Amino acid sequence: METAGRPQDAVVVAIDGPSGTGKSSTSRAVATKLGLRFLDTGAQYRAMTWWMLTNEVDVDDAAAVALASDKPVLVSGTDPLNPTITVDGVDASGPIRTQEVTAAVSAVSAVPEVRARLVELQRTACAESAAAGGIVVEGRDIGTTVLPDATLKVYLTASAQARAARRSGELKGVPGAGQMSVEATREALVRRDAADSGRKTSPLAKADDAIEVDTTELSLEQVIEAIVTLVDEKLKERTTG
Ligand SMILES: Nc1ncnc2c1ncn2[C@@H]1O[C@H](COP(=O)(O)OP(=O)(O)OP(=O)(O)O)[C@@H](O)[C@H]1O
Ligand SMILES: Nc1ccn([C@@H]2O[C@H](COP(=O)(O)O)[C@@H](O)[C@H]2O)c(=O)n1
Repeated sequence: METAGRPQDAVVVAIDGPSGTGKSSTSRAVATKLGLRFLDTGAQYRAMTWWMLTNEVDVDDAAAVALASDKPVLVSGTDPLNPTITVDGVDASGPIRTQEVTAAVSAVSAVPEVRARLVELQRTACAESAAAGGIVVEGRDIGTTVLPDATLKVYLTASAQARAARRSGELKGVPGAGQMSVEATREALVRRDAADSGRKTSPLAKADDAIEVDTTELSLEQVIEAIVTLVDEKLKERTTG
């Protein structure tokens, strides 16, 4: 039997949560440990936003964004050791991390036409990963909307203070990322989470059947181990019926 376009034995892990909770770092490491593919869906929304800014589309004009949303050609590489993202054939991995893109991405990702386009790409990546055994997909609406039949759904959380401290440490040394205090970083991520949670289409939300993991007091390695254990448990449940 097949579910949502994938063979039943492929492993699909959905990891959602607010900004800076560790979704990308954890998902990449879990995918590497389990030999699965990896998809950072936030990078796709950022790439779409970068294209809009580069092509002078007003990101606050939802109709203009909707009209342009089928124009950029976005390609995501799903090797967890070397995840890539290109826009119209150009490597976008650096430009999508600038503050300009971060400040604009919630407006672009709230546009239903943008979401419809990217959800299609995400489901295709998931279906294509089946041959490799499966995929870890991270974002805001993976468990609720993109892959409701995922093998395991995890919702990561952490205090805003911990997330801001992690994020501001990470931004040091990223060209174009700019320097922000921990307090300004905290305010920016809380504002972005509010916009992502408050939009009408597929808001940031925990799926009813997701397992919540609070990472505030956990090291990255502890979070990775916890999720690998949860995947193992799900797979054992599968074989024992
Ligand atoms: N449990 C943890 N303990 C300490 N640092 C962590 C932990 N998890 C992640 N980090 C660090 O926090 C920063 C943010 O992590 P990451 O980018 O994985 O979060 P994210 O949820 O994907 O963020 P965003 O949604 O904004 O893309 C990184 O520098 C990462 O190394
Ligand atoms: N499934 C998703 C993933 C992301 N977004 C939007 O993209 C922004 C950037 O995400 P990062 O993980 O790279 O920080 C995020 O703030 C959301 O606006 C989304 O809507 N759905």
